[in-house]
Amino acid sequence: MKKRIVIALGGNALGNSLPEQMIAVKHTSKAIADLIEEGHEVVISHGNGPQVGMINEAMAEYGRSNKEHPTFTPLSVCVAMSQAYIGYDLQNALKEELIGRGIPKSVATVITQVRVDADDPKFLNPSKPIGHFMNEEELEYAKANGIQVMEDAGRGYRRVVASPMPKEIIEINTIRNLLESGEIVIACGGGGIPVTRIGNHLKGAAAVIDKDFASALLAKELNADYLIILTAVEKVAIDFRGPNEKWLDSINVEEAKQYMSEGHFAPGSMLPKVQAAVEFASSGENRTALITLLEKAKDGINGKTGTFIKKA
Ligand SMILES: Nc1ncnc2c1ncn2[C@@H]1O[C@H](COP(=O)(O)OP(=O)(O)O)[C@@H](O)[C@H]1O
Ligand SMILES: NC(=O)OP(=O)(O)O
Repeated sequence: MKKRIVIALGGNALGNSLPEQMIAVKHTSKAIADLIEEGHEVVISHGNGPQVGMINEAMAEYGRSNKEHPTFTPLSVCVAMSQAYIGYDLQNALKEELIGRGIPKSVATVITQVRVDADDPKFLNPSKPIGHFMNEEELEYAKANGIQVMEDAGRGYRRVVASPMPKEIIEINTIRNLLESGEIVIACGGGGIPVTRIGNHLKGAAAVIDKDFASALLAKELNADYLIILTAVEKVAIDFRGPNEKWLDSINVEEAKQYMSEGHFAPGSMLPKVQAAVEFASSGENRTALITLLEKAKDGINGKTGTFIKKA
């Protein structure tokens, strides 16, 4: 039966560099096309951590290179650039995959702004890793120059920026209209361009919103049946990599909350996914979140694998 699905793509769907992304999006497009081929309505969102870090570094270098008129590129503009860059690759790869399968559908990327609260306490405590993992020299430089860094889920050090919670998707009507006229939409890329509202003006904020939280809001606003978070593991585990590791097939919101309070999910990696899944699943009847491996999207939606999070 036809379902409305919001797909959140993780880092493995895009790679870490321009050449990696060109290859990754082809692979990713196959997984998405599998769902479209089954007749589902699909909206795609994606992360941007490596890409927005790369763009931010490049723009900082550009700013420094003009000695007379040094320019500063706000982080919100870097997020906008990352949406366009990733959307461009992804929409072309997906379109090509659909043509190859004889599916005459258009794919469009919507440059999406997401409103955040200017007084969100998360502005005071940067927690979102962006850019590449630093080597020792880069780490020393960052520490000596007041650049905030953090250990990213046991994988090494990265720069961190503020990551306020998404409150409102500014272009939601456009996204809904495109979806309802049969288009495949890429939206809320990199969590959306963070903005605060000052009267009629939307002001860019120095932050990167978590794409899992933005995707949960998008799925709620679109009244989706499924939020599918595609990442690098097939299922969510409790006691992950521990002696009593147990892979979860299906949990309800209460169980998920219990596991979160027991610290089973790493902050910055699996925790925001489970939080986003809980947020969506608890927001209405018949709203199901699924966390699984990119390549298993089709098996997941058909109930064969992944971790399902349901209200009850
Ligand atoms: N309890 C857990 N169960 C499964 N994976 C976990 C768990 N805790 C941490 N992880 C790790 O989280 C990773 C997914 O987070 P991350 O790589 O940040 O996501 P993204 O796909 O959005 O880039 C998994 O590949 C896995 O290594
Ligand atoms: N914006 C965001 O959540 O990006 P990542 O998924 O790459 O961390």
